Order: sequence, then structure tokens, then C-alpha cells
Amino acid sequence: MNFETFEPVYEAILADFGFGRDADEHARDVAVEFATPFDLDRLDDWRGRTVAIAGAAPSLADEVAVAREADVVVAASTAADVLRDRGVGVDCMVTDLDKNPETAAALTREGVPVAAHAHGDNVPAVREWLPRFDAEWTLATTQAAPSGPVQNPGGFTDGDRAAFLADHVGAGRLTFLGWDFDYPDVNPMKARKLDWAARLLRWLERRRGERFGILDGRRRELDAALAPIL
Ligand SMILES: Nc1ncnc2c1ncn2[C@@H]1O[C@H](COP(=O)(O)OP(=O)(O)OP(=O)(O)O)[C@@H](O)[C@H]1O
Ligand SMILES: Nc1nc2c(c(=O)[nH]1)N=C(CO)CN2
Repeated sequence: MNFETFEPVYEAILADFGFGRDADEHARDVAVEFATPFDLDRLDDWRGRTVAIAGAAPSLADEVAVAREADVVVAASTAADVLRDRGVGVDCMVTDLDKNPETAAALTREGVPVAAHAHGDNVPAVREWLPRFDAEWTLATTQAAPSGPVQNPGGFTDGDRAAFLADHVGAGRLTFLGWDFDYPDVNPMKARKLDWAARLLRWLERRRGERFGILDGRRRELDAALAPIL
């Protein structure tokens, strides 16, 4: 997805959370200082393949078979640790550097691509961690307009950004593990972020002409939320 397509939804997210676009742009500009270009053609082997998108819901531990069956595994944030602890290799990690940046740094040094996200509320983490990553294996991302080496393939939370990245590089089928939109033990901010993750995934499945099972029973409500935006 390009930024022009993503922008109306981005604007709606900013308005809903009260986040500032200028703060996101500042974060992006900080990331530009540390990032080097990452050619997405390097993810060419995802094209047409089954890509598993691992979220970090507690259910993840019981669903690792979905990852084992996929051709490519993309892990959001702490999902990378859960999968690796269970012997499942991760082909890419997507993170905004807020929980397990050590894992992300280690993955880059192992030659695993990490999509590291800069946004208005994580500038200190961007400054601290991007220099510790192996730049060759780091894809710097923004939710604002792309600039220089910092790209925006679409999405908002770590998990849905993983799905948008897979879509962007031509994934054939997306499968999901570790997603639980009803998980009760999340704070109100996290719950709102998960609401947006669900809306973004609904938008993505509509664009792809696909059906993501994790959205079953929610499509009417999600379409109603998306209608005024799209
Ligand atoms: N029940 C759930 N609890 C937490 N994350 C979930 C859940 N269901 C799906 N996810 C997805 O898993 C991703 C990783 O979650 P985790 O809690 O490890 O990271 P996070 O760094 O807090 O994520 P974010 O900053 O994107 O909210 C989330 O971004 C979300 O897209
Ligand atoms: N400005 C801002 N942007 C974000 C934030 C956040 O807390 N603040 N959290 C995200 C994923 O959790 C993604 N983007």
C-alpha cells in the first residue's frame, strides 16, 4: 500500500487517539538519521507464498502449528520470543521497539529482517535502539509519509503492520496465530489499538479479496466503523 491510500485511515487514527501528525513526522525524521535503504525486493521470496502473521495474544503458544505450516513467519513484537522459545524460526519481526528491542537487535545481527517503527511516542527508543541494530537487516518504517530510507507499507499496530508488509511484498495467503480481539486482560489503550488492528485487517482482507478467519463474526461492525473513513 502506498501512503496516499493509507492516509485517510491514518488521519482517522490520529484523530481518534489525539496523536499529532507532526510528532510522527519528527519521529520519522529521527529514524532517517539512522536508517539505510532497505530494498523490499529482498522479501521477494514471500511472493505468492503463505505468510503467517503472529500476534502476541496469550493464545499464541497453543497455535504455533499455524506458523510451522506456513512458508514465511512474520512475528509482531513479543510473538518473536514466544515462537523462538518453541523452536519456530521467524523470518521477519515487526516492532515499535517498546517491549523486546533486544530480540529485534539480535535478529538483525542474525540476518533476519526487522521492521522497526518510529512514531510520535517512541523517539527515545528509536534513538537508543536503531544504532544498535545491524542496519543491513533493518527496515525503518513510519506511519506518516515516507521519507528517504524510512518506508510506510501501511498499518498501525505491530501485528497489522506485519500483515500490511506481507501484502505489500506480494504474499499469496495470510494466516494468523496469536490474535485474540476479545482477550479481556488488556488496558484501555491497548484495547483501542486492537480495535484499530481489527479495522485495518478488515480493510486489508477486503482489498485482497481474502477472508481472515480471525475476523469472523466482526465484519458488520468493522465495516460500519470503516464506512465513514473509506
Ligand atoms: N490479545 C492481544 N494482545 C496483544 N496483542 C495482540 C492481541 N491480539 C493481537 N495482537 C497483536 O499482537 C501485536 C504484538 O503485541 P505485543 O503486546 O507484543 O506488542 P506491543 O509492542 O504492545 O504492540 P503494539 O505496540 O503494536 O500495541 C499487537 O500489536 C497486535 O497487533
Ligand atoms: N503516536 C503513536 N503512534 C503509535 C503508537 C503510539 O502509542 N503512539 N502505538 C502504536 C502501536 O502500538 C503504533 N503507533
